[in-house]
Amino acid sequence: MSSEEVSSISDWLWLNSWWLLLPFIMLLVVAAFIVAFVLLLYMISPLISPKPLKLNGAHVVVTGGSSGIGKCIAIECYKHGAFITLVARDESKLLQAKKEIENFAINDKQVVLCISVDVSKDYRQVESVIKQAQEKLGPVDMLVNCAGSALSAKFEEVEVDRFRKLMEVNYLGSVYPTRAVITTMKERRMGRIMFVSSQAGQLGLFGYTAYSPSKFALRGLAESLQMEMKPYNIYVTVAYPPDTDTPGLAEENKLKPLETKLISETSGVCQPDQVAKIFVKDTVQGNFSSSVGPDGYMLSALTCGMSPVTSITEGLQQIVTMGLFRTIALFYLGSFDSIVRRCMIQREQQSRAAEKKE
Ligand SMILES: NC(=O)C1=CN([C@@H]2O[C@H](COP(=O)(O)OP(=O)(O)OC[C@H]3O[C@@H](n4cnc5c(N)ncnc54)[C@H](OP(=O)(O)O)[C@@H]3O)[C@@H](O)[C@H]2O)C=CC1
Ligand SMILES: CCCCCCCCCCCCCCCC(=O)[C@@H](N)CO
Repeated sequence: MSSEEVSSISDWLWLNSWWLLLPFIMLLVVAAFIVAFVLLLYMISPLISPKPLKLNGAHVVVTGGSSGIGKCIAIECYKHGAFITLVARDESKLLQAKKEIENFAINDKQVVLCISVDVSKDYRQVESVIKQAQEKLGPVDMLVNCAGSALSAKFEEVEVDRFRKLMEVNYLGSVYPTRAVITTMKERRMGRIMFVSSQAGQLGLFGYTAYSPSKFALRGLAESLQMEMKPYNIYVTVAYPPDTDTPGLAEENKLKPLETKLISETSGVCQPDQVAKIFVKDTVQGNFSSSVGPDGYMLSALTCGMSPVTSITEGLQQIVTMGLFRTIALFYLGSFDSIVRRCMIQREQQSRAAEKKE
């Protein structure tokens, strides 16, 4: 047999017996499908939406519920038939808010309970008042951590004490009530926890060196807590309000530097009842983040990082918009920098003019 003949026989075999490989090819295809399916399950599993919480008859605790955004959140829940516990320090403000909220009753069984306590000081005290509230109105279905305070001033003008105080009220004041309700929620395998952060908890701005960190901290707490609580069917929401027309904002505005005023104008001022409506809806649905308006939407998509997602559309929107929103953000940052520079030049000119007069 010549070598030419051998090669033509092997060619013939290769051309006509490729089907011998068919089982292997099929095995490979099946394996690829299994891998793809498992990957898909992994991608989809965090995207499964939770079942919405029924507010009718639910017990909702609102810290900071005697004023501003907290009061509007309490009203919104009450309008849906919830039982409310308001937590704040000042008793007369609490009673005033209770009266106001009771105007929105939808049945004659609904109750508004008031509790006076400082949420940021002594954990034992917070734990005991939550226990009292649970004895009266049943286990807490939804906790809204809204007690807080703001401060806007230049870094070197903030009293050193205020850095700790803001961390205490805005951060620890949210940890303590959460810690006090979580065991019962885990046992019941249900619950919602809202943390009221701020747009200033998504980006750092001129004037918020003491305030922003205390609001950023809530995001870290919320992400960690959500991962622990998801198997217990407890959902955590971080709300990011823009400037909102409340007594708290009026107080903050008294000291606000011009730079902060001009930068914040980008986002405008919202009404507390509208903000509250959005936050309650997102918390009931179990969405991880809740934002207001187009700026709020862009900021949340841009700063989503490793935060959990609760729907396929939310995940897809983040993937598609990330680059575009970063581009827009660079323009915003440029305009903020120029506001800060112009204010500095203006100040220097003013002080020089004042010196000349003297
Ligand atoms: N308004 C705004 O522009 C924005 C507000 N936010 C955040 O929203 C939340 C509510 O703000 P807003 O409605 O403006 O605030 P308000 O000042 O109007 O209300 C604050 C509420 O928190 C209570 N509170 C404050 N400190 C404590 C404490 N140590 N223990 C218990 N209760 C306390 C107050 O009652 P009392 O003083 O009687 O204790 C009051 O009920 C805050 O966390 C704020 O940082 C975020 C972004 C924008
Ligand atoms: C794509 C990128 C979009 C970027 C948009 C940026 C908008 C910045 C506006 C920030 C406003 C800060 C509000 C803080 C309110 C607050 O927490 C205090 N008022 C509390 O009292």
